[in-house]
Amino acid sequence: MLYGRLDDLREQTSRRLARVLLESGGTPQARSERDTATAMHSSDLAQYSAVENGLCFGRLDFEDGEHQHIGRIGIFRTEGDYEPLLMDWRAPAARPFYLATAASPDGVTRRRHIRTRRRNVVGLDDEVLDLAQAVPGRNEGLVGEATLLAAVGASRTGRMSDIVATIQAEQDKIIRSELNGVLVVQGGPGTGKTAVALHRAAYLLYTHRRQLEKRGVLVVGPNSTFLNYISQVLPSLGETGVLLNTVGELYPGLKAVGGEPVEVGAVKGRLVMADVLAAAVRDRQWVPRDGIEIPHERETLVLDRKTLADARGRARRSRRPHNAARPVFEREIIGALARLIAHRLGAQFLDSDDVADIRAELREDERVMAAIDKLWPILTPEQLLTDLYASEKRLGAAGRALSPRERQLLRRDPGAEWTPADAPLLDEAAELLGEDDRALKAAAAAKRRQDLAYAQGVLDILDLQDESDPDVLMAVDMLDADALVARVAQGDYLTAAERAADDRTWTFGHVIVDEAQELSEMAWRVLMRRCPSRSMTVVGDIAQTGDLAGTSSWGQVLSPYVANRWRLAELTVNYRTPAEIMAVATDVLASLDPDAVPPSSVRDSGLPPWHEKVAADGLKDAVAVAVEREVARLEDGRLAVLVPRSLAGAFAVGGDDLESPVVVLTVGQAKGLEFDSVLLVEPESMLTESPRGANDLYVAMTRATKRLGVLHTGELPAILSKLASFSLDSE
Ligand SMILES: Nc1ncnc2c1ncn2[C@@H]1O[C@H](COP(=O)(O)OP(=O)(O)OP(=O)(O)O)[C@@H](O)[C@H]1O
Repeated sequence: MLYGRLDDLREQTSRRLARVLLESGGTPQARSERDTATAMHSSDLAQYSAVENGLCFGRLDFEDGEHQHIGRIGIFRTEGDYEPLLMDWRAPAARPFYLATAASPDGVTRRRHIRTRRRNVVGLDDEVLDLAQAVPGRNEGLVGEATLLAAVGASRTGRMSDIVATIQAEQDKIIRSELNGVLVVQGGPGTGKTAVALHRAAYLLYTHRRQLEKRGVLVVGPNSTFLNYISQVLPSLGETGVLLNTVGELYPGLKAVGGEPVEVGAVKGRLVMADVLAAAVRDRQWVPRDGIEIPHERETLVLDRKTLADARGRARRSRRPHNAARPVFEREIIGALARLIAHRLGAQFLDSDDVADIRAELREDERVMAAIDKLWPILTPEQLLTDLYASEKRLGAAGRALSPRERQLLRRDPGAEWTPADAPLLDEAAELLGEDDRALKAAAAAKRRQDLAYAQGVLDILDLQDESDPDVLMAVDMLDADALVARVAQGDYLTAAERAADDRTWTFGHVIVDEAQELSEMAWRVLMRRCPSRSMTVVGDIAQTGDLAGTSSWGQVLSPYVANRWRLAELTVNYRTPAEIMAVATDVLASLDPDAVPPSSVRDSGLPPWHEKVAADGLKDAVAVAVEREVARLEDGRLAVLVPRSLAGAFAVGGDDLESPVVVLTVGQAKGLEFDSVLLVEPESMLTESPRGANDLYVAMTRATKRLGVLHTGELPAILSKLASFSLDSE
């Protein structure tokens, strides 16, 4: 019945869309209304297709004999009372599906999980919420245990799936936490932080649609492989208007594909770089010690140091960004030069028109403008940063807050690719410089003049058609050309996410940051600029920080922006890593922080993780053999070989096609991902190649949903001593 209703809705919407698309012509207002209708119907259609799988996944039976089905979207009866046939999982009335327990049933007598494949019901799991029948055990407190265990034990596909049917109570509270303020979700590996963050995006859009639709929601992830991995989740929840980006992509058009030593990234990520860049900009506002000689016509005009310094002072005091302050500087210099010329010609004989002519001539003189360009150049962020990195002198002048070694680390010749750590610096530079948007502004002004003329034309025609009955209110009585242009502009039917993607200065209604522990202080500055309302969800695990510029304290990164006004929620259950693997990973965690409490695994796999020592010159062959063996056992699952960075070349790391059965990745690339089986190569190198090596090893070990094997040529690191020795008949 529900699928029948879904088909009806789809058909009606397609028909409406076709009708709108067939219409043409009309007033600008009619066109704008059509655009809006097209966007709305298209988005509804996309939503109906997205929710096809698992449309309805639950049912609640209440004490009073009523029942309610729960699903991905709300579907209502079309006649009579418009009662919901299917309750959207985000609606308050659906909450007991996630929260009701035998101890606190909230009027629910039975919760049913319905499993479907295509349009067929393939399984039901019922929970009777009756204390007398409850069986206490390890997983006390889990909701819909059978369905949950089936979901977490299923083979992985290389794409993250939604958890809407099995959200657990501690997760539900976070998903539905209030919109405002900064919410930090701290949780160990596999506790569902990413899943919760994405479901929260869907929940917030549903609950605060009007508020959020205009400014949009941004989800920030660590790299494009990860974003690709999670990209299906929101569409499967019927939400297509969320922008998924890395911090680098928030700087439109930037391809940050370069690599660099981790220490360089660490320097670039420090907050002090904001001061360095500000100093680098000031350094480009040049006052030569001996003044400057500027050739003009047949003479040479000399501006002394004081005149230049005064002009610079005026421009700086305008408090505009560098490029926007340039006209002030230019006016001052042209004024000073004009005074020199006027003085020589005899100022008393000149009137204001003569002086204006002199100024105009000076402005048209290329040599004069070239001199001004040298003193106060218009700069792009790219140019500022390239010039800074390229010159020890510039680094010396701007980087007083850095040590000589740090300055040396930043040195780089022009032409190198931008790296991810450059992105926040380019963004900071763009703020300091201000956009050189003169061409854009001129084009926008021209377009507005055109639009106004067109709108006035439309209104004139409407006015002509007026049968001059003074009692009849006409369009022209209510609307002038300005208002009409504004209306048409509103009809622009790009979603907020689409508009935001191309706009560096866009500010979002809510920002969700995943793997937030990896962000540098400079990256936080970018995100805070994009979210002045500070309505944010920050999810991460400080025990997993691998980036040297990343954080080990939430308070430290957040305090410059919100002091201590942020709230913390914790997730404690690991849905990914089986208990056998977690037992070994816990020793690694303890080496990082003896007081850290690992998340408790929701299940055992019965498969002890193993290690195998192999000959130093036989590592590649041994890995190949192990891969073959694992693939044979995996059936349709996925395997990842995780190698230290130093072996990335030898093992041809790369290929971000997570849907292929075997991928080879470094730990950094595997962050946030998961695989049925993981082969971890040379843990000792992982531990030693970075000051955060133990964090990396912890991340690597917790990527597996079923099987973990470790291959090493040297001694096994002591913290892995709980691993069993590999033997062919150990399973
Ligand atoms: N309530 C749930 N029902 C079913 N599966 C769940 C649930 N919560 C989490 N999972 C599954 O557990 C796995 C881990 O989730 P997720 O990747 O969100 O964890 P994480 O905390 O972000 O991990 P990490 O810190 O290691 O990146 C995923 O496969 C996710 O689908």
